[in-house]
Amino acid sequence: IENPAYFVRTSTGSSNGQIRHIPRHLLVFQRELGEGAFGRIYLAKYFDSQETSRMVAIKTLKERVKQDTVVDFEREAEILASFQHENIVEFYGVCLDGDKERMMVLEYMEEGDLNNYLRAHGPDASILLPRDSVVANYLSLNDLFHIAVQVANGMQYLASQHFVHRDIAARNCLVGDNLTVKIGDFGMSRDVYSTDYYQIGEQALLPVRWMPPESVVYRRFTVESDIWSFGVLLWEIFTYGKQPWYALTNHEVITQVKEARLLERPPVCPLTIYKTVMLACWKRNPQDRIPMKASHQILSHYLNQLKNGTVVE
Ligand SMILES: CC(C)(C)c1ccc(C(=O)Nc2cc(-c3ccccc3)nn2-c2ccccc2)cc1
Repeated sequence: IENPAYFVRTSTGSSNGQIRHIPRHLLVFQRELGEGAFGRIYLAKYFDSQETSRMVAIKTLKERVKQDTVVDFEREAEILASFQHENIVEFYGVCLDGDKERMMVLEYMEEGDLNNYLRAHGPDASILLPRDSVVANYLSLNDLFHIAVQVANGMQYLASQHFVHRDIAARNCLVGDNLTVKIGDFGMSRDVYSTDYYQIGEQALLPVRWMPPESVVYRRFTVESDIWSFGVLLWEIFTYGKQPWYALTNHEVITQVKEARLLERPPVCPLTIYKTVMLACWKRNPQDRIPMKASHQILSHYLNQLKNGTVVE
């Protein structure tokens, strides 16, 4: 497995080490959700108590994988289990007594990943979907802000845990019922969204369109580089899921990022939000980037103004 180095915790972290072991007989598989390079993802029903059950996503690790992949698996599970937040995908535990395949049991978010959701509920939907199934109602501006506020809340939590994600993007957020949005993924982005990644030399596949200059040039990933990526994720939200720099090749993007060219304001994005949040996430000097707490406050305040009709601009 290309070691998802961003699982390396930059701090001691609160990983309490106690990971719940879920017996195989409490899981009833329903269907396959997707397939990654290192295993498949399934939808299943988890009988988590005598009288209740819940739908879960099960990420399996292929049996014949190298030993260090297994170590990664255990380490990943430990780290995922250490996060508890309403905007972070919940990790229920692992199941190791199955037919030898290792499994992670995660929260199931029925609307899938945020990028796909934005595209299916925006102007591009008519291109993507057959004519008759065009979504009548695009996501409203309130909806877009509701999504942005939830992602910012999750990001603020990760920053408070000194966790460096290294691949913040709409494809790595999930959507549940009544527009619940959480940060989290099943490790399939490089398979499903391969054009979002670029191989620089011998390096791993990197999401260059979401990366700041210091990450592209020096491969330095920090909480501040995650803030830059959050700004790009906001751009994805307000463009209903367009690919950043869609007119450029990955190589051209690298040149642009080095020359500090910035993404333009999406038409539906209020000017004040573009200036006080997006551009503030894209400061060249990492230390000058707006902290996630401040972004969350600005976005929440604007959403409240939208709701009670007191929006100034
Ligand atoms: C937001 C939280 C903390 C919940 C989080 C943080 C990081 C990841 C993550 O890093 N995902 C991730 C990438 C790859 C990955 C696969 C192949 C190549 C390169 C990277 N695997 N996973 C993966 C592994 C096990 C369970 C689920 C996701 C997820 C959530």
